[in-house]
Amino acid sequence: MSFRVQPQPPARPNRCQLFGPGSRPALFEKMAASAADVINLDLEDSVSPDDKAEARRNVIAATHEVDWNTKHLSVRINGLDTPYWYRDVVDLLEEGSERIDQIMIPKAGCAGDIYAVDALVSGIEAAKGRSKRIGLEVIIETAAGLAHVEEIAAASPRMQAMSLGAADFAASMGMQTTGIGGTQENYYMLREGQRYWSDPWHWAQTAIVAACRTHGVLPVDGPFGDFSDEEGFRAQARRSATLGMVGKWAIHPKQVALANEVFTPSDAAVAEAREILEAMEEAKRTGQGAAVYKGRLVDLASIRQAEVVVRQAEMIAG
Ligand SMILES: CC(=O)SCCNC(=O)CCNC(=O)[C@H](O)C(C)(C)COP(=O)(O)OP(=O)(O)OC[C@H]1O[C@@H](n2cnc3c(N)ncnc32)[C@H](O)[C@@H]1OP(=O)(O)O
Ligand SMILES: O=CC(=O)O
Ligand SMILES: [Mg+2]
Repeated sequence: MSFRVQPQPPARPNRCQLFGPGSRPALFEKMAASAADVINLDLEDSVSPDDKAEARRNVIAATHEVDWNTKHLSVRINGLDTPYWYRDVVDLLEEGSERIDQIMIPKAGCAGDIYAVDALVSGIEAAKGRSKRIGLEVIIETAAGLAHVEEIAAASPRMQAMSLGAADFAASMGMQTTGIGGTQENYYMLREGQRYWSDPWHWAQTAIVAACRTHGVLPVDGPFGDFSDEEGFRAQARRSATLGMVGKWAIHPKQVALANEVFTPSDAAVAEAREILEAMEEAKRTGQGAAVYKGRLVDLASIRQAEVVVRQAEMIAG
């Protein structure tokens, strides 16, 4: 380990973030009743320009009227290049209830974007005497966002989570696709006439995970647009989980159970992690740093790996 110890991210489950347009208040109670850990009420891209003001009012009302129970409640504001974002923040925090946990900043491009929202949030919190400190989460979904991913992760002590937004990311990068996440037909290698598909999101995901893990922020995989393709969602989510992400968005209620399934360590994985910890305890008792578990090497690093699984399972179990 470096002299600088890696900070832990917020200790709360973030397996699924369920989105719903602020302009469809009829969905709010259904979102609250879902099994998602995080709710994202959207003021941005699922709300048409004509509906922005009404969506903002709907969301503010919902912070007072809907029982969000234990959900982590987040509101996605509009981008900092729009005329809407400052009023989203001001009205939300001046008129919204203390139930709001977090603000999501879309299309974050540099640390200054987070600084600007942080400054506005800090001013309103102080002026209004709000008692709950608002957290921030961002979407990395532009070329600039990815180029500056580490400074964004480090931009504010309010930072809680960072998601990859595959749709806008593809647009910003000029990628030839209209798919939102998942396998891309033309992204393949050819060997002896056989096609082998690779993952065009992989490098962006690993950059996000590394930035997040360096600065104690939760790395999250964003939307998977084809909500009829359950196996496609699972495949994408499993890759993200393997890379170190802690959860994924749901843009339809069908996807909530899938995300929870993938991002909850299985009983078998937890049992194996505990056995590795026991094997290493035994090794330590006999003065060994390395041991054999089921015919394979385990050593002190295996303790840290196993602890990731056990910690995640215990946190989810509450
Ligand atoms: C690229 C990005 O930025 S992604 C993030 C922004 N996008 C969003 O927030 C979009 C979120 N999703 C949606 O708006 C909707 O799910 C849509 C438009 C995709 C589909 O909506 P519908 O056509 O109403 O879906 P569908 O008919 O399959 O809904 C089935 C049931 O789930 C409900 N439902 C639909 N979406 C949601 C949701 N997001 N949350 C909770 N419940 C929902 C419907 O009300 C319906 O309920 P019912 O059985 O009681 O009637
Ligand atoms: O906001 C999300 C995206 O994929 O774009
Ligand atoms: Mg987007």
